[in-house]
Amino acid sequence: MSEVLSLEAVSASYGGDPVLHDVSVRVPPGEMLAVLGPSGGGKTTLLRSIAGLHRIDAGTIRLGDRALAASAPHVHVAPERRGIGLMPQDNALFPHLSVGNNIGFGLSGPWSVLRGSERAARRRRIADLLELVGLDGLGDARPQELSGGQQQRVALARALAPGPGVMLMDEPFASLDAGLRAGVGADVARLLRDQGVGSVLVTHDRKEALGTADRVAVILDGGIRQEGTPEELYHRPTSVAVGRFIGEGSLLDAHRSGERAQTAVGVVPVTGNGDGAGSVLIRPEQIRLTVAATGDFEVVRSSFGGPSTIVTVRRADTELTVQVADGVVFEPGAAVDVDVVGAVVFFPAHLASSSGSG
Ligand SMILES: Nc1ncnc2c1ncn2[C@@H]1O[C@H](COP(=O)(O)OP(=O)(O)OP(=O)(O)O)[C@@H](O)[C@H]1O
Repeated sequence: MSEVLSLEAVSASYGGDPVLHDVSVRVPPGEMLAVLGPSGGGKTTLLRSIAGLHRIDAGTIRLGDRALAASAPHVHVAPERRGIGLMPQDNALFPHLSVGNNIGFGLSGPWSVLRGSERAARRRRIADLLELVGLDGLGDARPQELSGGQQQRVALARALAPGPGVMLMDEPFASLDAGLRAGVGADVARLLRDQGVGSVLVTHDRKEALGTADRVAVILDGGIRQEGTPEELYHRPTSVAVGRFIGEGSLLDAHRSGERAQTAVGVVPVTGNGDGAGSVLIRPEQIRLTVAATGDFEVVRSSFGGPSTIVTVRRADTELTVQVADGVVFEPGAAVDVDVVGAVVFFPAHLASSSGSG
């Protein structure tokens, strides 16, 4: 049965070197939280701490009302008693076992000691899980006979077999090629949601985090800098570090007064907190270019990207990254006018440092 996973003020270290600081997150049943951060940010340590493979220094980890780990009074429930499923990066399937036996591995101990009725129940459960992940009829195949995406579904079925309260996934789609990744990720997310199992997806791939999860927590230097829906993080980052990690953008000095700010591209409408000196982050799709002989920006380069093209324009030391629709051509050297469409995010000076963005 799925329960709420909650972490309160969790800190962890390796040999005295702090790695996680004061991490608090909450994952309700059926919800997927992506933990997004650069390499070395502490994502794997966070998952290992939840799974019980790493002892925390401070804070509390709970599943429902049961403490799995706590610093005071000291609690450390063994990994196998936590009721947590783990889908590792490399799927870690046993090549010498059939798909069915891989799935059944976590169910009920060695096959040889099971009685007839237990064997029948186990067979049924494996068949149900195979159907659940869309692999019915493939129970006798060997893992290596399946595609990468199918193998990940077997790994998911195996992790779901004991009925975990929550699922942890460590870059589970990293080994799949890009074309497959989004589809398998969406399937896994839907399946976990339908089963009411909460999950934590660790990834450094922002597209995967924004496209797959219900909520995203950005972890930089071992701390959660911001948590929210993908839309909130993209459109309303609370620091430059998060804004830049979540998506492309041009950062310009700005001076805000009320709902507007003066910038190198003129006066623009702004959202966010603070007033006075700071900066604005303009997303590539918030800029419109118009070819005009009198335009004061110059096209530096144009990079075709399928459905859209990324164009870089410059005027003196102001450089902007702009997304334009496919089919619209901006030749390097062309003079263009720049317009900002919609409100852009403003950061007051003390939040404008981009340190920690990886
Ligand atoms: N077993 C260990 N012993 C000592 N230091 C470690 C150990 N594992 C990780 N670290 C350090 O802890 C920090 C966080 O590592 P962690 O693996 O949690 O980050 P990550 O965000 O998962 O990175 P990646 O995406 O590269 O896996 C890094 O500085 C790393 O060097």
